[in-house]
Amino acid sequence: MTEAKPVKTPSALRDFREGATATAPRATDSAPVSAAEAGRPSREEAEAAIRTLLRWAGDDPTREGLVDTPARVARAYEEFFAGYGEDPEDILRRTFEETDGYDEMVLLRDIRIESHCEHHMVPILGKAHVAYLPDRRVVGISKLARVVEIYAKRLQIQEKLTAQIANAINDVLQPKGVAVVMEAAHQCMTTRGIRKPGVTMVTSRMLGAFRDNPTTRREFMALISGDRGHF
Ligand SMILES: Nc1nc2c(ncn2[C@@H]2O[C@H](COP(=O)(O)OP(=O)(O)OP(=O)(O)O)[C@@H](O)[C@H]2O)c(=O)[nH]1
Ligand SMILES: [Zn+2]
Repeated sequence: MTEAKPVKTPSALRDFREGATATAPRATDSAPVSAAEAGRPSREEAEAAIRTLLRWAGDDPTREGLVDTPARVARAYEEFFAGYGEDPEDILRRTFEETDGYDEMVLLRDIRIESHCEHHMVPILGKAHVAYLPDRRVVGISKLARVVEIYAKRLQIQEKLTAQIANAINDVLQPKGVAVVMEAAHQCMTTRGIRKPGVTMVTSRMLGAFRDNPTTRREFMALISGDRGHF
C-alpha cells in the first residue's frame, strides 16, 4: 500500500480554509495559490453556486435582469480576489542600492485599501501607511503599494493584513525597520450586524527600529498624522 503524500498547501489557501488567526503567517509562505494546487472549482461551478445563492435570497436567477449576474459576479470575484495568484515577495525583490547614503525613513501615506472580510465576505475600505528605514537597499515605491494590494485582494482580517504587509517588506528588503498602520471601516459592522457607521478600526505592526526606538516611532506617527499637501 502506498502512503498518501501530504498535499502542499500554500499559506493563502491554508488561511482561507482554516479561518483567521491574529498571528501573521510567515511572509516566506506568501507564494500564490495555483489553480491546480487549490483544487479550484470550475467557472461553471462558481456560477452555479451564485445561482443557488440568488435562489436562496428569494429571487429567480432565470429572470432577465439576473441571467448574466452569475458571470458578472464571477468576474468581479476575479478582481476582488486577484491577490491569491500573486506573490508579494516577487514584487519586492526588485530593489536597487542607494549609494548616496540616504538612510532616513521612506513613507507611503494614504494607500487606499479595498479588501474583503473573511467572516462575511463584505468590503473593508480604508487606507494604509507603510514606512521602512532602508539599510542600503531601496525599493520602487509603487512596489510597496503593490504589496498592500496583493494582500488586500484576499479574504482578510485587518490584523493579518497589516502584519502580512510588514512581514513581507521586512523579510525581503531586510531594512532597519518597518511600520504599517491601517485604518479601515468594515461593512460587516457598518451595514449589518451592530450597524455602526463611521466606526473605523486601527491596526499597526512595528518592526525593528520602529518597535525599539521611540524617536523613530514618534517621527512616523507625526508624519502620518501631519497635513496632506495637494499635488
Ligand atoms: N478582529 C477582527 N474582527 C473582525 C474583522 N472583520 C470582522 N470582524 C469581526 O469578526 C466577528 C465575527 O463574529 P461572529 O460572531 O462569528 O459573526 P456574526 O454573528 O456575524 O457577528 P456580528 O458581526 O457581531 O453580528 C465580528 O465580531 C466582526 O465584527 C477584522 O478585521 N478583525
Ligand atoms: Zn465581517
